[in-house]
Amino acid sequence: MQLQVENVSFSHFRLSKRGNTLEDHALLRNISFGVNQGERIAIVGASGSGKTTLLRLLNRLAEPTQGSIQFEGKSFQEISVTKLRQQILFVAQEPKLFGMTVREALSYPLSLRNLKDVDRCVDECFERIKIARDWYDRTEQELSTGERQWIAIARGLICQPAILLLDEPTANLDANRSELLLRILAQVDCTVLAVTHQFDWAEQFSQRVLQLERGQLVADTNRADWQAIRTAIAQIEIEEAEEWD
Ligand SMILES: Nc1ncnc2c1ncn2[C@@H]1O[C@H](COP(=O)(O)OP(=O)(O)OP(=O)(O)O)[C@@H](O)[C@H]1O
Repeated sequence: MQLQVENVSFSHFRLSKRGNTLEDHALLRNISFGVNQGERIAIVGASGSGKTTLLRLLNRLAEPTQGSIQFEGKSFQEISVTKLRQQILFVAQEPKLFGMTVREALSYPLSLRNLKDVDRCVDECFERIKIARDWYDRTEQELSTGERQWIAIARGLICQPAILLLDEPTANLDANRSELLLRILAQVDCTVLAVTHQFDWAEQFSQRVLQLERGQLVADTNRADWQAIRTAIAQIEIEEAEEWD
């Protein structure tokens, strides 16, 4: 297994309703699954079910309160955070370019790795990911949310990690880019785990689906069971909407 998640739970403390004690609030409970190299996995579930929290644990942006995670047979604790994040790369839902231009944002991670041919790699990436020339010198403020998301995905891909974690990668993309992303992901060597609410996209992207419900992994299935998963999530969303009414 390339990645092994074993009995992982994550909780945080919050004030009780009375405000006089701290109580343990579980966001993920006893999650276990393994990932083989090259797999394409969709992570689905209703809002607040813990999908982003799970990706954050896989990138060590948070630490499990129980259980363990291993990458290529080594416990996360044995790998430096910097090295781990070069191998397992997280593309956030609301990416930041930290004041860099598009070209700088793509060049920077490559320069950190002392790559010699950074300019050529970036040009190839622009070509492959179809980034228009007039974007090169734009900063975050000069990009729309969808354009920013596209650059963040490009930055993830250019780094060629072993595992790419995508948090709702198509949330702000137009149909053409969502489609192009599918084609690009079908060609890359790395393992990809993508959180998504877009079932049609997920169905084309993934071979396997993990479904979270209120912090628990309730299904780990292949694509054949998609219809059951769609129906289950639709039902949860109806129940939650009724709770709000
Ligand atoms: N650091 C934190 N402190 C407190 N609560 C948190 C923290 N991170 C997440 N949560 C809560 O944990 C729950 C799960 O959040 P998470 O973002 O993982 O859900 P999600 O499934 O990705 O949701 P969505 O589909 O809406 O993005 C939510 O109720 C959220 O408010």
